[in-house]
Amino acid sequence: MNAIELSGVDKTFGKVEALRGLTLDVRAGELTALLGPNGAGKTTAISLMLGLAKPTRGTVRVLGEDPKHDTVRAGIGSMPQESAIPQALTVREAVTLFSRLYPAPLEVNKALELAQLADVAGRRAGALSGGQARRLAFALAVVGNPQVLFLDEPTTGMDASSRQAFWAAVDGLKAAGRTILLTTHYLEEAERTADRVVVMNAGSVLADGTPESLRGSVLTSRVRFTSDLVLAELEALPGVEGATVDSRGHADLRTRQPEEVLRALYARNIPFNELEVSRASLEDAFLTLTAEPRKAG
Ligand SMILES: Nc1ncnc2c1ncn2[C@@H]1O[C@H](COP(=O)(O)OP(=O)(O)OP(=O)(O)O)[C@@H](O)[C@H]1O
Repeated sequence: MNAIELSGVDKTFGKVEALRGLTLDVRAGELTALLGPNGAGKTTAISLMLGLAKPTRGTVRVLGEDPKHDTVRAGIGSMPQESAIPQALTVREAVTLFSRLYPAPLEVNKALELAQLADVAGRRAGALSGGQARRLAFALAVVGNPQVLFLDEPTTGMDASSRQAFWAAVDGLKAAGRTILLTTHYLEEAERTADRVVVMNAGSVLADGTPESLRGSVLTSRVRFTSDLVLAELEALPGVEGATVDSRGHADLRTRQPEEVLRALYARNIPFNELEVSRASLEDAFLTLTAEPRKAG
């Protein structure tokens, strides 16, 4: 069953085409990560799913209904990039206020605990640190005990330990069968937590699959070594699709044919050391995908 369905969605702002024919199904109970460079249309897509804006063309369904429908609103929780939390309320007051908007909310203490806010429950929202404010936004998203949870760049501003506890809480929600749609620029987080990754570029879907299949579909490897080769020489090696080199000669190459690259180094008697060949990470796959020119049409 799909919790979210977008079909042939366009969204234009004046002359800007933020979404172009976006078609996307999010299956219930899955954690889907939406990735894409700045301006790809991720936040616009989420605002349509939340019923905050209407598509210019196409249809958006959440839990089988128009997202503006009251029953849908009761079933979704959202952690926006920037939340307008009343600054004069305490953390507990803000969470309590939000819990009253939902028919079957979590206990306020439970939401505070999930978001690691029990220690600062009495503090005013306006006095929170950046990371604490993100955690309050998370508490407000989960307190309604929603079926579908939208997390827009949730961990931005959180320190390493907050981030770890945050992902543990998200894992718990996933285990409880919640549908989670996440946008992030931290690709290693998507790789670790997502069942499925959807890469967007220029308003539509560029690639869609498990983290493993996505990595596999671009089949990139990284080849790193130290040598005297300059950037132009590295880029001219057979099979190299991207290269960087620093002032100490540390080269970092992206390629689908690591063997070809090594063969060329040996054949040309190019001295190198500190060789390292690794499988593509999701980040490499993502860079390869979004660097390819968009097909016309
Ligand atoms: N209200 C608006 N008015 C005009 N243009 C907009 C509006 N909202 C979004 N856009 C434009 O639509 C495009 C998609 O923006 P969107 O915020 O959805 O991208 P994003 O993938 O979320 O980017 P980021 O990673 O930077 O958050 C951009 O070109 C943006 O400038």
